[in-house]
Amino acid sequence: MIHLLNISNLKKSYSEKQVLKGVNLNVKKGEILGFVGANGAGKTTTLNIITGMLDYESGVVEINGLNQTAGLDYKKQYFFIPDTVNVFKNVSGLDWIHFLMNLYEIEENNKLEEYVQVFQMQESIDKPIGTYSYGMLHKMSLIAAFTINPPIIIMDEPLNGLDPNAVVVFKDLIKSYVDQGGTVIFSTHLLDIAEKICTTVAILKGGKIILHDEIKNITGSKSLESIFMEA
Ligand SMILES: Nc1ncnc2c1ncn2[C@@H]1O[C@H](COP(=O)(O)OP(=O)(O)OP(=O)(O)O)[C@@H](O)[C@H]1O
Repeated sequence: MIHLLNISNLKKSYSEKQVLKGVNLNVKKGEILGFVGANGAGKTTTLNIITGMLDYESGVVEINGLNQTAGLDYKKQYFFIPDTVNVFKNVSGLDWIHFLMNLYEIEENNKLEEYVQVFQMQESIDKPIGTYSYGMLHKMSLIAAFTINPPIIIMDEPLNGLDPNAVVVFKDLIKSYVDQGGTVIFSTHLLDIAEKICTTVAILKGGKIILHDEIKNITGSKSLESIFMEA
């Protein structure tokens, strides 16, 4: 079976320290994967490698059968929301989203306006990005991600900074995005929320994926938090 995201034997070191020691992770179309692990386990490192922000020593990283040598064709397979959204401060959120839509060759569509409203960004989306709070930057990125509607949305700690209303919107939009053929991978420490949103979970420990399965198979009568603590 062809997986949407295929990571095989991925290795990465910073100076002398090997952080990823042969990560294997295959994500199927339609998964909402919660990527979890202790502080410093290497989640951000893995996501930054998948999204071409960071080099790696060896291994295979493919989305839809393409690797990073495919350039823009690879880039168009995903939308990445990093933990810290660092973008040009002197344009409005709306201009930034339009810029991204152009890059992904997405026609203007009424989804953009709909998502601006559900994330309650009507008042701010025309304001310069430099005036946004941390949570507003994440909301802007989520609006862009769902409007662009790529094969996979990859997010590093997307729940950080979101207010309770935005978390509910996030959950609903992820479900409908996946119902329409999308796939999601996101890292989080908020296991109670992950348990409610995700269909699968992968635990990174000791530089490897030690568990990747459907939430319902691994939790049973236990919470994801207790499974994580046992791992
Ligand atoms: N640029 C860097 N140079 C050296 N070491 C780094 C660098 N970036 C990360 N590391 C180290 O690599 C390890 C993995 O870091 P990473 O940020 O990927 O972990 P994480 O699982 O995302 O952690 P957290 O949950 O705390 O965000 C850590 O030990 C970290 O100190």
